[in-house]
Amino acid sequence: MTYPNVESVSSSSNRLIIDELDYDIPVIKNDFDRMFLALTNEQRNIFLNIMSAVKENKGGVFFVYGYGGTGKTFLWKTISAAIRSDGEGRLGGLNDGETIIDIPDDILINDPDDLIGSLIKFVYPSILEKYSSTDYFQERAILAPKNEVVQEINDRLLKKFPGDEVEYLSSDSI
Ligand SMILES: Nc1ncnc2c1ncn2[C@@H]1O[C@H](COP(=O)(O)OP(=O)(O)OP(=O)(O)O)[C@@H](O)[C@H]1O
Repeated sequence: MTYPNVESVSSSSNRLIIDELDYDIPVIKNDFDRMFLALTNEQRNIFLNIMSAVKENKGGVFFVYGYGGTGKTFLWKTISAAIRSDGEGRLGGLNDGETIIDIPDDILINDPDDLIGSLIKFVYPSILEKYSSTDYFQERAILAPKNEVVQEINDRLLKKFPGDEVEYLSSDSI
């Protein structure tokens, strides 16, 4: 799903968006308390599962299904009220377009001068010992957004192999 353009949302004069963001937290908190107490055991279990993914910032895709009138919308309204009454503005509030994301050290490239070299070293360690192992190459890959980057990675990786480079041509039909 595409993300909305943050600027157009935050500076929006769109009444629907303004109404949507202008909710009364105490009222929603009351709605939440009432709905939460009314949840059936099944609804409550689903609610707790989804909310733990939200609170722990894990995210996820949940497919809630059931016959008509079994309470899916009610569950959704309870989840929505829980998030909106949370009060920390983590969801549903305006976004200034900036956020801080912690990237774990073990997947962070620390050498800003040679990004591709560092990436190759990280993904293909000890290549001189492993270059004849098919498993080694089946288990790893570097994804690149542009063909020219693919080309550069290929060239640099191939230079690491011992021996001369040989080009094999193939043909679909003769
Ligand atoms: N735990 C509950 N306590 C009280 N009322 C409930 C509860 N769950 C659902 N309801 C009520 O039951 C009715 C049907 O529920 P709801 O609209 O959520 O079902 P639905 O599964 O979304 O239905 P449909 O698939 O037809 O859209 C609604 O009036 C809703 O308020």
